[in-house]
Amino acid sequence: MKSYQAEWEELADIKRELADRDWFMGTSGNLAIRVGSSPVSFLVTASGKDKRKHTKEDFLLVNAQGEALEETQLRPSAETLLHSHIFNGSSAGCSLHVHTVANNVISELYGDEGVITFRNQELIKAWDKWDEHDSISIPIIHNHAHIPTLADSFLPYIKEDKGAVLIRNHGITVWGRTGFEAKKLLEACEFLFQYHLTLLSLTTTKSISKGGVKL
Ligand SMILES: CSC[C@@H](O)[C@@H](O)C(=O)COP(=O)(O)O
Ligand SMILES: [Zn+2]
Repeated sequence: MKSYQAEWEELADIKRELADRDWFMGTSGNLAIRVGSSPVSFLVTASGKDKRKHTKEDFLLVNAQGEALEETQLRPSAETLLHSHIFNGSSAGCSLHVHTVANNVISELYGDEGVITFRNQELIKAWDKWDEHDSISIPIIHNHAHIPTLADSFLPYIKEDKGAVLIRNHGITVWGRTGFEAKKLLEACEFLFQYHLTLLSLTTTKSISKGGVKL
């Protein structure tokens, strides 16, 4: 079996950085990095752990179906199937899932539309969108509790080696060709969400003030 020390260290570094941002509230979140392509194998976070803690049991190696490839007491993330779909359906090298207040509020605000679109924002260049009139759209899917059903509704959005999907009132899953790209896109998404929510709340405050209402 191929050694996966380098992939382990890369994912551990990403996990530390996301933990520093406090993006693993209440044991939420899961991360995965590709180890092999034919056949597909990847490291995924163990289920139910506090991902802010860093241990030798943080990740386990799984196959294309998300089944452990080595003898272990650890369970793969409950949401491993989404990572499996990404690695089976694209050439992505890394897939990251986090729950933040901003991504949950955005997913609820735009959940009925099923999409949020950003334009006139410098950070959409993280998606290689360089034209002034470019935009990026992030789909929002229903949070099916049954993971195979959730994975089925996630699958149609794996169109490229990089992408992002919001799961309504749950979180976001972002993937990229490398760990660097996946983290860049995740950070760009969270920046855009926080910007949008801040602007909305200030615009509302401004229009209420203009209407003469004292806050
Ligand atoms: C209690 S956190 C919510 C979990 O159900 C899930 O959405 C999650 O992100 C973490 O699950 P995990 O099985 O640890 O990978
Ligand atoms: Zn989750």
